Amino acid sequence: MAEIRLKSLAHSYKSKPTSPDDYAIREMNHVWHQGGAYALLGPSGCGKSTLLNIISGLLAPSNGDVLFDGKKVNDIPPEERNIAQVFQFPVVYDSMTVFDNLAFPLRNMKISEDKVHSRVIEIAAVLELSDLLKNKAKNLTADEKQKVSMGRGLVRSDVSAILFDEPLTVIDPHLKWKLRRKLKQIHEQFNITMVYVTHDQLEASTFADKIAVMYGGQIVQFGTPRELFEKPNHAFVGYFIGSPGMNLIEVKKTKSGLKFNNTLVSLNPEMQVALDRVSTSNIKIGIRPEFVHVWDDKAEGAFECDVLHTEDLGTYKIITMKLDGEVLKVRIHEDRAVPTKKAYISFPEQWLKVYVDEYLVDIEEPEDEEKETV
Ligand SMILES: Nc1ncnc2c1ncn2[C@@H]1O[C@H](COP(=O)(O)OP(=O)(O)OP(=O)(O)O)[C@@H](O)[C@H]1O
Repeated sequence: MAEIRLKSLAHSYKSKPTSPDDYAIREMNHVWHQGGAYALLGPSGCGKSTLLNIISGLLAPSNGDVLFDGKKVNDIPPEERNIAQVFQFPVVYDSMTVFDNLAFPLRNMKISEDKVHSRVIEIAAVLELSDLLKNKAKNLTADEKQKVSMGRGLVRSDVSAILFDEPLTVIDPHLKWKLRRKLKQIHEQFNITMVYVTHDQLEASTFADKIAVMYGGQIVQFGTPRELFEKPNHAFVGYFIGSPGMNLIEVKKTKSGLKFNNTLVSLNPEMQVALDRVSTSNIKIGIRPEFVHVWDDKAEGAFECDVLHTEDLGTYKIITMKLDGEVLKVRIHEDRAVPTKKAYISFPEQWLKVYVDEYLVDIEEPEDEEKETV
């Protein structure tokens, strides 16, 4: 069992990094609590595998510390860290039976054959591999092999955490949901810290209680799927999470609100005051397609848009609109009539977000929530 703490951690693959761009992991502090089901979500190249390999000990970080339950493990080799890692491609010994594959880590630890037997039987049952125990691993399907890979991590009762690096990549789409559900069950049953790396938001939100979104070598937000959706802390989170992602428009600051082209978006006084202190020109407004208000008719204060096209996706529709030169996506319920040619929309204050240098300007009262600081 372990809490995994990353303290001032940074990593560059270059021997003499000179700029922040030379770092695959930019300095970060982060805590994965004992027993949590977490996802590490981000696009290709953002540093997910690098971070996982640092935690498991396959890679030594250039700076900072990795602590398990408060104990620094930087100098402890991977095999002594009690961390199991499941990779994209299953790691199994083809010539061995499923039983022997599952027994391998235990036999390495010189555990008595009686105990090996009972533990393998138990884990095989959890993973629904009991009927395959006598089969040679080479004859298994890709998802069965991946289950054996997971099983090899789970058999060891001393395992503190399991790290999954895109484990469902090679699995047939129709079996993915089954394995994901299995992982969730295993998490509930074994109370092990699990970190699941993926670039797929659906996989992340069905597995994890909390998701760390990574971008450019940094964790830009750590929150529940709902928090990431309703209050993206970074413009990238807005864009990356959601289908389609958040509408983001570059704007300029004025005394009476934020402006793009000839359109003025007014702000509440607190936001206006917060922006008065800002000197950068990198300001964006963001609103999710679900939260754009579509009026039935022309309405006072509403923005007039051209309707470009509509996609009917069954239970909802996505309308593409043009507002003063900016293309916006708007999501409406299937029962709503689709405006033709012209539409009138507004941005409810609660859902209109402002990003300065890509980070959210947060003027809400902070909630009493646990702070993930080191
Ligand atoms: N062994 C290496 N040597 C040099 N650069 C590397 C090495 N491994 C990764 N990188 C670079 O570090 C950055 C982060 O890569 P990493 O593989 O950690 O990202 P990722 O988010 O896991 O991507 P993917 O989802 O494609 O695996 C990328 O710019 C990558 O090119």
